[in-house]
Amino acid sequence: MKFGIEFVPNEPIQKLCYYVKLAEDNGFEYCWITDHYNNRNVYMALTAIAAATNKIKLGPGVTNPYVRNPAITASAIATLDELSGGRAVLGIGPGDKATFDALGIEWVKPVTTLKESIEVMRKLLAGERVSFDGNVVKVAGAALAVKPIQKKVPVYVGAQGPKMLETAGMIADGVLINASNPKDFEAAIPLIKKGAEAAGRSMDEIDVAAYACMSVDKNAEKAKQAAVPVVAFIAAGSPPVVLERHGIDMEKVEKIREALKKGDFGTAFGTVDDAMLEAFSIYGTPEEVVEKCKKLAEMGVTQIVAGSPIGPNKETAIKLIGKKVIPA
Ligand SMILES: C[C@H](OP(=O)(O)OC[C@@H](O)[C@@H](O)[C@@H](O)Cn1c2nc(=O)[nH]c(=O)c-2cc2ccc(O)cc21)C(=O)N[C@@H](CCC(=O)N[C@@H](CCC(=O)O)C(=O)O)C(=O)O
Repeated sequence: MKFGIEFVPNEPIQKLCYYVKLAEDNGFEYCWITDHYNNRNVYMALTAIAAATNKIKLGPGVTNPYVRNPAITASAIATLDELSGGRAVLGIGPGDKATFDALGIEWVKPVTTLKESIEVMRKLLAGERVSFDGNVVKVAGAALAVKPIQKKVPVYVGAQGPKMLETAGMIADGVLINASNPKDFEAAIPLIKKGAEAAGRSMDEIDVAAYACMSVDKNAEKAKQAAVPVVAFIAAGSPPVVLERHGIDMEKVEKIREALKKGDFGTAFGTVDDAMLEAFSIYGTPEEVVEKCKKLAEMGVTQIVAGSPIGPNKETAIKLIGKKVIPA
C-alpha cells in the first residue's frame, strides 16, 4: 500500500513545505495539492514544495481542463518535473460546478473535455508538435520548448461519477477517488475495471487511490471531533446515490446544507452523526486507522491519501501515520 498526503493551500506555503518535508521523512510517497481558484496557486505551492523535498512525488490533486488551456497545464507539469528532478504527477478531474459558476466558465461535456485534454497534454509532454481538432479541445501546431525529465509523467484522474470512473480505467495511470469507506470502492472499482478492460488494459496498470478525509490521534475522541467539520462539508456535497449507499439520514444532511449556507457552523457540525463519520472519513487511533486501511486494501485500493484534517494536530498525526500506520 502506498501512502499519499493531501493539502489544501489555504495556509502559508512555507507551512505546507514543512508539513510535506515531514511527510516525506515519515514515508509518504505522494503529495497532492488541491486546485481551487480561491486558494493559493497550486503550481506556486508545488514549486516551493519541490524545492523543499527530494523524493516525494508531487502534483495537483486535482486540477481541471477548464481554468487553464491543456498546453498551459502541460507546460506547468513539464516545468515541475524538471524542477523536482522527475517527481511530477498530474492529477486532473472534471472540476467542480461551484468554481465554474463563480468564474463564468461553461462546464461543457466534462468526460469528453477531460479525455481530449489528457490526450493533448500527453502528446505535448512527449515533445510532439500537436494539432488536434477535438469535439471540445482544439490546438493547431502547439509544442512545448521545455521537456519533462520523466519519459511519461503519470496522469491520475480525480473521479467519482460512473462515466468518469470508467474513463479513468480506460486512460489513466491512477484514479483519485474522493472516498474513505469500502462501500464506495465496492461501487467504484468494477467501473474502473470495466473501462480498463474496454481499453485492453489490466487493473495492475492503475493506481487506485482513496482520497480520504483522515483524522489520526492517540485519543480516539479527539480524532473523531477533528473529522467532524470536513465530514459536514462532504455530507452536504454528496449526491443522493452516495448518501443512500451509506444509509445517511437525508433530513440531517438537508439541515447541514442549510446551516452551512447560513454560516451556522455550530448547527452544521452538531448535526454530523456517527454514520456520516464512518461513511466519509477514516478516523481514530493509529491502530483503528490501520484496520480501516486494511479493509480498503482488501477492496483493491493501492494508495491511501491522508486528506484534511489529517488529525487534530497535523504534525503529530503525520508522525503517528509514519510510525504506526504506514509500516503496518
Ligand atoms: C463531471 C462529473 O464527474 P465526477 O467525477 O462525478 O465529478 C465529481 C468530482 O470528481 C469533480 O468535481 C472533481 O473535480 C472534484 N475534485 C476536485 N475538484 C476541484 O475543483 N479541485 C480539486 O482540488 C479537487 C480534488 C479532488 C480530488 C479527488 C477527487 O476524486 C475529486 C476532486 C459527473 O457528473 N460525471 C457523471 C456524468 C458524466 C458526464 O459528464 N456526461 C457528459 C456527457 C459525456 C461527455 O462528457 O461527453 C455530460 O454531462 O455532458 C459521470 O461520471 O457519470
